Amino acid sequence: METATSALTPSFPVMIGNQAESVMEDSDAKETARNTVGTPFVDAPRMTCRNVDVFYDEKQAIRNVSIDVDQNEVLAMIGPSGCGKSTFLRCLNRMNDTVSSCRVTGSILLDGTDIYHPSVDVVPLRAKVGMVFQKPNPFPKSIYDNIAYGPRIHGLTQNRSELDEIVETSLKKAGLWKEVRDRLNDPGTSLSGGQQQRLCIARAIAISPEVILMDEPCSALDPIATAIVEELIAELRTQFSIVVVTHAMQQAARISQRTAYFHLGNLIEVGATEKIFTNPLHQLTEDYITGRFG
Ligand SMILES: Nc1ncnc2c1ncn2[C@@H]1O[C@H](COP(=O)(O)OP(=O)(O)OP(=O)(O)O)[C@@H](O)[C@H]1O
Repeated sequence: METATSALTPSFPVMIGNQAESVMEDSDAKETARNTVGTPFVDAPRMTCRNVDVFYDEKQAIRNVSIDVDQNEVLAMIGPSGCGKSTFLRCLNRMNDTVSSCRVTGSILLDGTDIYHPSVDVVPLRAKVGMVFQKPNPFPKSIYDNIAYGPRIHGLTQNRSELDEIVETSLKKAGLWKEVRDRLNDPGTSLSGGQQQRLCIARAIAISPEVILMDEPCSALDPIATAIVEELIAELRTQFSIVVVTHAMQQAARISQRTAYFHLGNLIEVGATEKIFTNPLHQLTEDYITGRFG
């Protein structure tokens, strides 16, 4: 599929880290990922992760994980604390580059492009694969400028009216426009926690992402704000792929189409969310969702 990601790098996949060989055939990757049960792979993936290992110095946090991110899906990642969910999520837009002890090997492609290729500029990559964090983190700027900042630095607009349009459209998509249209010059930090999180989602949307990563996006919100953000995530799926880490299994059940269960750095099972929560294949998944541990 021809997308703006072709601007990231030449469109040939290569292995990352110390693995010098060219990318392995998909069938080989599936074979080596045989320990994951269920349906980690899809027909027309937006992101393709194969044999991903992550180390913090000598300590291995992710072990040979292979999984696809589908188009227009919410993929939930669940598992006990410390199992590596956030570490894996952060590989998907190279946020782990900011951790000096962190080393990633394997292959991660966005629309067929290796995001770890040395020629990839992480700034446009992180626009294509946006991120929303646990705690809302608006810039210390006005509501308008929180949204306008990304389009300005990425040169997405020619003039003020185009910028105004992106700000309005992004806030509408994030379900925030009606609440803020009369106070666009107020600081982003003057909004409630739930509104701030929707502002951060609008900020990610404004730079035309393809995938949005969310790391426990509702854990700092009250139940009403959580419900609004969950509804928003469900709507956003029609335009984006969303990968969400959550501790709340009921949230995963409410908002996702597929769920991935991690345990001690291993990807144990991936499947349709309903199946994972009603009839999982793996004993470890069952033990977790029935509350036997975790
Ligand atoms: N910056 C870091 N330096 C060293 N080790 C780290 C770092 N970040 C995470 N780890 C370790 O990697 C492992 C996976 O951590 P990670 O935060 O990815 O798990 P998680 O499943 O997201 O946990 P939680 O649900 O508690 O947020 C843990 O053992 C953790 O201690």
